[in-house]
Amino acid sequence: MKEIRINDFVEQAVERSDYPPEKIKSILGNETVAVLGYGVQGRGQSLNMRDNGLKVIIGLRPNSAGWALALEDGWVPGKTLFPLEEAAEKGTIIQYLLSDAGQKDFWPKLKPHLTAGKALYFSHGFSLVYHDQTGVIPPKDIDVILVAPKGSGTTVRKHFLEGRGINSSFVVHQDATGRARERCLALGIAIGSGYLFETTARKEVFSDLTGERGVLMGAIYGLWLAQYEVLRAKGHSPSEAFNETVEEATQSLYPLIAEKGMDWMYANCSTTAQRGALDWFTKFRDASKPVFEQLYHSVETGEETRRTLEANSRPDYRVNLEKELKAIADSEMWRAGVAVRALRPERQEKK
Ligand SMILES: NC(=O)c1ccc[n+]([C@@H]2O[C@H](COP(=O)([O-])OP(=O)(O)OC[C@H]3O[C@@H](n4cnc5c(N)ncnc54)[C@H](O)[C@@H]3O)[C@@H](O)[C@H]2O)c1
Ligand SMILES: CC(C)(O)[C@@H](O)C(=O)O
Ligand SMILES: [Mg+2]
Ligand SMILES: [Mg+2]
Repeated sequence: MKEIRINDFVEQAVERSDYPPEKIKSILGNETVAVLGYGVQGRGQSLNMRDNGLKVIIGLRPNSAGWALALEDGWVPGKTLFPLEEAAEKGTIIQYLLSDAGQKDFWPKLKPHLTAGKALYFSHGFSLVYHDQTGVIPPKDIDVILVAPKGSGTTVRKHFLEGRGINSSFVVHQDATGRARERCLALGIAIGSGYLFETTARKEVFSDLTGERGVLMGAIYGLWLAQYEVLRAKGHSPSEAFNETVEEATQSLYPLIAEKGMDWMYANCSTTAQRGALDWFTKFRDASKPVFEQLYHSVETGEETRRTLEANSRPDYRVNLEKELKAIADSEMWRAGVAVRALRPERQEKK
């Protein structure tokens, strides 16, 4: 365990070295981990746990797209792959990794299988915290734990295969057996986390919903689009506008931030760029801060989850999402992206 100390704020980081394979085996060796759902998290977490030697089974709707993918990944019907309720019945730890709307929908069918001593695991505080909207109130005689990777399930798997990790937060929400904490931390490392930091379900879901709607996904696209549109309106070519907005960010400057921070990225740009960025960042901060405040408020009041549940519970939610994603893919900016990425030398050499 290592301390993260920033001014007076001290946090503990649980690392892989705190939970070596023998320790994970002694904690989880007699458990059957039933992963319900095979979206990006279900897939990434279950494959990492299987590779780490845990007894893992998958629960899915038969004949679904997830079922076909699970077969491709080597899960065997009747042995390690079951319909949802059968897997829930067999599991001693149930990793509830259906979509957040799916968790609300399936809850009445899951509840009878949550018998005394089992553990119910989430990767998001959504269902628990907004229980007035989801109806998810676990029985008192089970452990309720949460490990939320701070990244896509796709990178949870990719980094694991590369010997790297994605950091995760963890929550011990309810300890009925006295083993909730060790179950939670052993699972957190077994799914491939880099390190784990402790939070509450409320803090996890508030920060997660803010981050993905904000800087990680929503705000970054809005900001990029605004700059791209201005450059195009001023007569710059799609390729120039895309390079100056996205390609340079992802290929050159963001890796420098990842390596050693914002000041390091700035230090590796011209004094002209440094002067300009240092003069302008406060204007962008001041312009966007009210929007972030509005966003956090919308999360806190339950408006975000209400809209998400309403949209993602419709039978045609997939079709509608795909239409919206296709509109992005078909827009000029991202068609420029396809052309620019295809010209990367390393992609051409692969052809
Ligand atoms: N996507 C990520 O990388 C990520 C990262 C951290 C946490 N999370 C959290 O992990 C959990 C799983 O997220 P995800 O992105 O892997 O899943 P997802 O939202 O893609 O949904 C997973 C699967 O749930 C199934 N499903 C939906 N409705 C269902 C229903 N009514 N009955 C049965 N199955 C149903 C779908 O087939 C879908 O493939 C969520 O709580 C999410 O917030 C996700
Ligand atoms: C990967 C994200 C954005 O961090 C996650 O929160 C999600 O909901 O998919
Ligand atoms: Mg999220
Ligand atoms: Mg997230």
